[in-house]
Amino acid sequence: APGPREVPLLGNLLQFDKSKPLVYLQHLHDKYGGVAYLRHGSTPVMVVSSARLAKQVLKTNDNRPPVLGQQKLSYDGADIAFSRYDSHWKEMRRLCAVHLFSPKQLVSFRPVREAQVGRMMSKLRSRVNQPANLSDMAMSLASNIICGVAFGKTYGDDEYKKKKLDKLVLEAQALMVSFYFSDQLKVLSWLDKLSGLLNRVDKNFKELDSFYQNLIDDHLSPSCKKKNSQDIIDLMIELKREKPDAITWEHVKGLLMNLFVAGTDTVAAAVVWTMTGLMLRPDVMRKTQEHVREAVGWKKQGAMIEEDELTKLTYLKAVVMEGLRLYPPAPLLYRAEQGVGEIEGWEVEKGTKFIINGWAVGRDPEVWKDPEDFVPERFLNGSDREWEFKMLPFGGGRRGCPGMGMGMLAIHLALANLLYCFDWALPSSAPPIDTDALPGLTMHKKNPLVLIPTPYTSST
Ligand code: HEM
Repeated sequence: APGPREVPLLGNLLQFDKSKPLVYLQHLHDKYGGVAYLRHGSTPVMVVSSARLAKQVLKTNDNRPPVLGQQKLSYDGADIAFSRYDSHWKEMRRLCAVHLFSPKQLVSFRPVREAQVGRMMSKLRSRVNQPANLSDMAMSLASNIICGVAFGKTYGDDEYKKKKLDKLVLEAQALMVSFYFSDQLKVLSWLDKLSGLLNRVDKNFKELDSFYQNLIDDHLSPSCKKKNSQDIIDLMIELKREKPDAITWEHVKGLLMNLFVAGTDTVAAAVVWTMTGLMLRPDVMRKTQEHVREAVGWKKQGAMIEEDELTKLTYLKAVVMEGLRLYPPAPLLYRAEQGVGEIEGWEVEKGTKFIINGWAVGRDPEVWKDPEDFVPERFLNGSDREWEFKMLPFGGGRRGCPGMGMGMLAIHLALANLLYCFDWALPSSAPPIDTDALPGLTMHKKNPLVLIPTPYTSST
């Protein structure tokens, strides 16, 4: 298949600029089209950037390629996200679909989401007309929601334990997408030791493991107060009692890791990118705010939009979809070859790793008219299913994101309230808003989004 020339032993490794993966992948897309072929050490890699081919790969390959950092931090794939495609993954995924991400559970976590969005809004109200760092606030919101849902506890933003947890999760994410010589060429594994990378993985793993273990111990302790609602650890403990052979503590801890790693900063990034998209298009911002304010009607000072009002906000839903199309929080998807023949007539070599560029898929000109423009109207007619595989913010196929419902509710509730209660402006001294991104498992806006909120009153 077409692709850049490789050097012996290392393949194309040296061409890959890890600090700007999307720029490099975009370059491959421009030069080679929907599919480009590379080699990372001895591993064949296929980079897929068109909607049509992405669908083909996602429908036929459900395995994840092994990455040393991911294996270690997921208790050797005892989780869902980094597990191989096997009977364990199928069982965990099924259990989660039935017990953790079911519509009933989603509703049961509503008070957590409303309380945390309420907290963010009070914070903003206490400091109106001053610059607010929305990137920090969205991160804190998302991480408090996951803490509430996963173990029924929220921390103050400045609490030592919370800061430590956030730091450990960020470090874990960086280690999960780090480059390991061991994954490419076994004989070079000593380089990972020498660079200190293996030590960092070990240290991060031990600290996170003891954090999860303490949470579990707290939940098991007889002094643990009976609460009215169950959090995810309660649910997992109950499941473990019912099926002691099928569920181990490593499974429980692996799942907790997934919630933090997959469910926290993706939600934060989606809120920040959508606000960024709206700030870049003041006309769409105005339309969205008018729509939300009209649909919800007047509320007394300090009252929030609640979750059952979200169904009225059809235009906001289209805005969120458009934000996710242009700025997918996790733009790159990974799959490993599963013995399925060919792509575009090119034979897929055994052991091939697929990198699917969701960012490019959401901009595929074969699917999207004026793909670079922020036009929510394109989502106003048509069902959600229609967009399946045409944009990939939640991945696709059997390995697609199981937390989509939970994530979408949090994003909609946060944005509805931010857009209803305040008008937003750039601080006068600030440079224009840009869309530069940071590399990583989740694509964050590089420069924090700092905006000034002015309270909306019905006369403005
Ligand atoms: C806006 C929010 C979110 C976005 C954009 C997002 C995106 C993604 C993406 C792109 C994947 C990879 C899918 C694939 O490879 O096809 C994924 C997987 C996953 N996500 Fe999410 N996610 C979000 C929220 C959440 C939440 C809130 C949770 C849990 C509470 C969650 C849990 C997971 C898990 C467990 C996986 C692994 C699935 C598997 O490998 O079988 N995600 N997510």
